[in-house]
Amino acid sequence: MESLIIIGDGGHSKMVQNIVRESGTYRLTEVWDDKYPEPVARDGILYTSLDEKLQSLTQMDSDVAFFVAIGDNEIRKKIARTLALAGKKFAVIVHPTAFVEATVEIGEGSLVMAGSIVQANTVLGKHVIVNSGATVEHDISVGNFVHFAPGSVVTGGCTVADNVLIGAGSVVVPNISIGANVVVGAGSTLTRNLEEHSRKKTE
Ligand SMILES: CC(=O)SCCNC(=O)CCNC(=O)[C@H](O)C(C)(C)COP(=O)(O)OP(=O)(O)OC[C@H]1O[C@@H](n2cnc3c(N)ncnc32)[C@H](O)[C@@H]1OP(=O)(O)O
Repeated sequence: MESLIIIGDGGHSKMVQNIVRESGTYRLTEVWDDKYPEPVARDGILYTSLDEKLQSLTQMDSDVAFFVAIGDNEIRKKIARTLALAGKKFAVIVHPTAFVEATVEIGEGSLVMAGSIVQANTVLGKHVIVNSGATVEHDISVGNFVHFAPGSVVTGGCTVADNVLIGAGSVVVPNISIGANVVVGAGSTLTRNLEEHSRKKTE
């Protein structure tokens, strides 16, 4: 079984670590987070400093896969870029209870969490999060570093550019185009296209 190193040990990472344990697709060997200035071993996993490890990436075994388990799109992007520049490869993690239709393409470093649905002909970019119970419908084009928060629903034919956060419980009607770096507030209903860098809140 392939070894896996997870970056980040906050709340989001706990969910990811559980999925890795439940699905048995990777052997989790290390977790890197700056809350561990000194290395600690627990249950056969080494918890150690992110900062120190990032400085010695080139000396590492190239066979190991990485997963950046950080919910914030910008921080996830920054760390994923550092790892990619050092030639590291990324795992794709899918919870056993998620439904991912056979034609869906999932980019490296992406995560599909418990009870979520990704439908036909949808393409997820790199380091995307489809969080618990989110629905990403058919024929949707999704950029890199996008986060579909828990319970959000993006309906068919939409386009979602890079670094977008679709807030928890929000709904996007069909064929909407969402520009890069947009934040759709929790509980919003989006019925019009959104330009990049804009925010949408419930009225
Ligand atoms: C597993 C997980 O936990 S994943 C987490 C996923 N995260 C989310 O879904 C959160 C998405 N983010 C939001 O909804 C945020 O509240 C944002 C981005 C829309 C707004 O953030 P900010 O601009 O910082 O707004 P701020 O918190 O300062 O609030 C400003 C005003 O907007 C209101 N507001 C904030 N968010 C919303 C919202 N989603 N809908 C309606 N009103 C809102 C606030 O109540 C406040 O109103 P007031 O001025 O009358 O007091």
